[in-house]
Amino acid sequence: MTSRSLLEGLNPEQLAAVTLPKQAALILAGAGSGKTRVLTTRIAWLLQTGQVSPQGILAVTFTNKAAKEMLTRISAMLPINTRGMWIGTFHGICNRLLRAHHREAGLPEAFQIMDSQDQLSLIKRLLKALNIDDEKYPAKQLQHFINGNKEAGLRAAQVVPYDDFTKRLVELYAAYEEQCQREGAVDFAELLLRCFELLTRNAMLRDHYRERFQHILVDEFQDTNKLQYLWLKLIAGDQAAIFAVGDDDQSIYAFRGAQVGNMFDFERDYQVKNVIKLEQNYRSFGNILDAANTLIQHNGTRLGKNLWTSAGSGQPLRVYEGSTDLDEAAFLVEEVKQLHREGLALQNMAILYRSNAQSRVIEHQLFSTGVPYRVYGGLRFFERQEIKHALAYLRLIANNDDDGALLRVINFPTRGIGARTIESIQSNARLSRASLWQAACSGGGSGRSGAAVAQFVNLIEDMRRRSEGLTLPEQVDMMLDQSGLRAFYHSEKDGQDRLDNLNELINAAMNYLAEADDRSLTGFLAHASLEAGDHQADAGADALQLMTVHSAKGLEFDAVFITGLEEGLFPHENASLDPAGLEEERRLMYVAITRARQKLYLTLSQSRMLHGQTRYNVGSRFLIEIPANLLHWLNKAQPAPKMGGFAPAGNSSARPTRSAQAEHGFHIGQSVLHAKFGVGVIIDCEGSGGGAHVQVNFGGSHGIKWLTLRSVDMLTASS
Ligand SMILES: Nc1ncnc2c1ncn2[C@@H]1O[C@H](COP(=O)(O)OP(=O)(O)OP(=O)(O)O)[C@@H](O)[C@H]1O
Ligand SMILES: [Mg+2]
Repeated sequence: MTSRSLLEGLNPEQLAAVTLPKQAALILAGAGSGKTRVLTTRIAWLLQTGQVSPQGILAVTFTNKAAKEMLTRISAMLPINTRGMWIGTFHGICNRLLRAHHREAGLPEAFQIMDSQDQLSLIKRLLKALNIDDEKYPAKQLQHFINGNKEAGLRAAQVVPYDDFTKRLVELYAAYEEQCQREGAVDFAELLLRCFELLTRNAMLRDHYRERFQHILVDEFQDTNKLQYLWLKLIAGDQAAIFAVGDDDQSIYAFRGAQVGNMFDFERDYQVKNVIKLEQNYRSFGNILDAANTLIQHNGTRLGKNLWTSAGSGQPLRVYEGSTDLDEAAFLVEEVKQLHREGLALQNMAILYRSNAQSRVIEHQLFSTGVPYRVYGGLRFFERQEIKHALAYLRLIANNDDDGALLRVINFPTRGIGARTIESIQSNARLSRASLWQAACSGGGSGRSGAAVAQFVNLIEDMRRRSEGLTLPEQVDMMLDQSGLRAFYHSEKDGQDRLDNLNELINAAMNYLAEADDRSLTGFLAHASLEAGDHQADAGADALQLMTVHSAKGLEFDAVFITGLEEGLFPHENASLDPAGLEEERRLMYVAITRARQKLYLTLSQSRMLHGQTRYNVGSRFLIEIPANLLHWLNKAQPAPKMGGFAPAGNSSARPTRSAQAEHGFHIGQSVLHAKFGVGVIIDCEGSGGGAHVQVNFGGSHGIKWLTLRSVDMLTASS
C-alpha cells in the first residue's frame, strides 16, 4: 500500500491527525468518529514513511481484544513483522517489561500474577497468620486500601496515616508487601506500580526505553487512572510524542479510579496546541446517532460535542417489551435467526446486557435452539467461579465420592483446612484406595484442622438431610445459605455480581424443572455440565456475540440488541440514586447505542426473575430520553401487570384473579405441555368454563400462542 492509498478516504480532520508532526496530540471525539482508525493509521503511516521502526512504537489499548484487532488492522495495511511493536493493555505491557527485567525489578523469574480473588485469599491468610481481628479489619477493606494506594502510586512507607485505624492499615499493607515478595506474587495494581518504580529508579533502563519508544499512542484515554497517566509521562520523557485519543462521553470506569481529568492535565502538561475534534460518524445510521446524541445531552458534565453522519437515517430503533425475561430472550433469539436468514453473519450481531447474570436466560434460549454464540469478557454462566463452587456443593450432596467437587470446596469459603491437611487426606485416600470423602470421614488428622475436616463432613451430611423433601430450587437455596457461599460473596466488595449469579442458579433450577423429565438433583447437575460443555462456538466459527456493555467498548456490530432496559437494571439500582452514578450509567448507555451500525434493538421485560423472586420492573428512563419518533414499538405495550393479578412461575404467593384461574386451578407463569408445541409458560388467560383460553409462550420457533385450556396439560402443581 502506498502512503497515498493509506491515507485515502480520511476526512480532513482525520488526515490532519494521522499526519501530525511528532508532537503531543489529543484527539477528542465521539463514538464511531474514527479515533481508533486514526490511531492505527497513524502507526502505519509513521512506519511506512520511515519515521519510526516497529520497535519505536508503544501503543496502549484497553482490552486484549482491542490490541489484537489493532495488530490485525496494521498487518492488513502494511507487510511488516508486527512482533517488535509493543501493542497491548497497560497490564500486558508492564508484565512484558517486568518479565524482561525481573532481576532489576526485584522479582523472581517466574513471578505469579494474582487476580483479585487470589489477592483476597492471600490477604485473608495474612490476617489469620497475624492473628488480626477480621471484624475490625475486614480483608475486603484492606484489599481496597492497598489497591487504592497502589493506584495512587503510594507504597506502605509513603502513606501518611491520620489516625490509629489507618496506622494499623498501613502496617498491614506493609506486611502484605512482604508476604507478596516472599511468595513472588504480583497483583494487578502492583504490575503497574512496580514497573513505574523500576523506571523511576533505574536511569539506565529508563533511558533505554525513552530512546526506544519514540511514539506512544493511547486509545480510550478517558479511562486511564492517575498512576497510568504518571507511567505514560515517565516512559515518554521529553523525547517521545504522546498521541492520545478519547471521548469524555464514554468514560465508564470512574468507579475504578479512572479520571477524565487526565485529559485536561495532559493538555496542560504537554501544552497541546490544537486539540483535534472529529465529528463525522462513520459507523451508524442517523437514527441511531440521534438517539445517542439526545440521550447524552441529559448529562450535565460534558465537554460537549455532537456527531453527524452522511449515511441517512436508516430504520427506526425497534423496541420489544416482553412479558417475562423468558419471553424477551425468545424474541431476541427469533430476531437473531431472522436477521441471519436475511444474510447477516452471526458474528456481526451482538446482545448486550448491563449485568452478567442477565446472560443466563439468553444463553439457555440460544443453547436450546442451537444458535452458536460466544460470550466475551467473561465466562459463560455455568463456567463462572461462583457457580462452579455452588455446583460442587450440590455434586457432593448428590455423590460424596466426587473428589473434584470435594477438593474445590473443602476449604471454600475458608474454614481452616490447610494444604497440609488436604494432602494428608489425599495420601490416606490413595493408601486405602478410598475416595477423599471416605478418607475425610475416617479422620482428617489431629488438632484444629482435624476438627475442621469433621465439621465439613457434618456440613455436607446435614445439607443432604435437609434436602430431603425440598424441591430442587429450594435445595439450591438452602445450599447457598448452609455452605456459606452467600455470606462469603455478600462480604466481598465486588461480590454483588457473583451473588446475582448464585441467585440466578435458583432460577436455572426452576426453569429446569419446567422442562425436564428427570426432576432429580442428579438430572439437574447433568444438565448443568451439558450446558457448560463445548457449546460455546469454536474459535473462528461464526457465532453470535454476547457481552456486557462494559466489554463492548470500542467494538461495532451491524445489529445490536440492548437488553433489560428497566429501571434498577439499566440504569443499575446501585447507581440510580446518586447523580454522578446516574451520569456514568447514561454514558454506558451511550456506549451501548453507539456500537450499532445498521440495526438497533432495545428490549425490556415486564417481569423478571431476580434473586429467586419475580420482579415487576418499569421501563428504563433511557427509553424516555430517546425521542419517541425514533422508536418503533414492535409489540403494542401490554398494560403493566398489577401485583397479584399476574402470578409468576415458582412464586408460591400466586393469586390468580381471573375466574378461569380460580375454576381450573392454574396460574399465570405455570408451565404447561402441549402435544405439538412442547413445553411453554402461561402468560395470560381469557374466558371461563369450557371456553377458557390461555396464552402460552413456547419460546423458540413456536413463540406465543392462544390455546384452549383443554389442549394443554399442567406441568407444575398449581397453588
Ligand atoms: N474516513 C472514514 N471513511 C470510512 N469509514 C471510516 C472512516 N473513519 C472511520 N471509519 C469507520 O468507522 C467505524 C468507526 O471507527 P472507529 O472504530 O475508529 O471509531 P472510534 O472513534 O474509535 O469509535 P469508539 O469511540 O466507539 O471507539 C469503523 O468501521 C471505521 O473503519
Ligand atoms: Mg475506538
